[in-house]
Amino acid sequence: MNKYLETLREKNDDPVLNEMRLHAEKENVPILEEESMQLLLQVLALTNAERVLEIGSAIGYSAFRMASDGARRSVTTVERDRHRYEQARSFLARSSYQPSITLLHGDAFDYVEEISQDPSYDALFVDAAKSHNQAFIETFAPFVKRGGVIVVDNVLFKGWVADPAGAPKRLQNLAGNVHAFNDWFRNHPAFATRFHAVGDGLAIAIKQENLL
Ligand SMILES: C[S@@+](CC[C@H](N)C(=O)[O-])C[C@H]1O[C@@H](n2cnc3c(N)ncnc32)[C@H](O)[C@@H]1O
Repeated sequence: MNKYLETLREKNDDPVLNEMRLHAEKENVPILEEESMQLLLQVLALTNAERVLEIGSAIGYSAFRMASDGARRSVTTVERDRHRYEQARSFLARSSYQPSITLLHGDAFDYVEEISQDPSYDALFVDAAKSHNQAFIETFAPFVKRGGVIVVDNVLFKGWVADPAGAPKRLQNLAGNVHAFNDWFRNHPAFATRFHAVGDGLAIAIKQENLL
C-alpha cells in the first residue's frame, strides 16, 4: 500500500532535499516521516498558512519542505543543538528557499520575546522534545492567530503511549508524559484537536480562543 501511495505522490527531488534525506539517514537525524509530511503540508495548504513557526528544526528538512510548498509561505524555525543548527544553516544556504526561512539557534524558550515581536502566525508545528509539548503549546500558541492551526508530531510515540508497558523501561515515563499531554491538549477549550495515526502520530488542532 505504501508503495502504491508513493506512486501517487509528486516527489520533491530538489538536490539539496535529497542530500538532507541521505544525511538524516546516515546520521540518524529524526526527520518527519513522509506520511506525516503529506498531511502537514495539506493542512497548511487548506488553511492558507503563510507564516509558520516551527519548534525543532533539526537539519532544516521540514522547514525546507514547508517553505517550498506554499507560494508566499515563510517559516521561522528554532533548533537548540548547535551541530544540527550548523548543518541546517549550510543546507539551507544552498537552497533557493533560504530567503523564506528564518533559522534561529538556541532553546525555543529563549526566543519568546523575539517571537512575540511579530505574532499572528498562521500555524505552529511542534516537533521537538516530547516532554515539553505542553510548555511549547502554552508558550507559543498565544502567537498563533485565532483560527490558526497547531500540529504536534510524535503523539503516539511508537505506540508506547497506548501501551507504556511495551516501551523500554527508560522510556515508560516519557510515554506517560506524552499521554498526559494528549489528554491536556484534547480537553483544552482553546483548541479543537484531533489525533491521527499517521507516522508517529500527529495531533492537529485549530486554535479557537485566546485562553492561554
Ligand atoms: C524530531 S527533530 C526535528 C525534525 C524536523 N522538524 C524535521 O522534520 O526535519 C527534533 C529537534 O528538536 C530539537 N529541540 C528539542 N527541544 C528543543 C527546544 N527546547 N528548543 C529548540 N529545539 C529543540 C532537537 O535538538 C531536535 O533536533
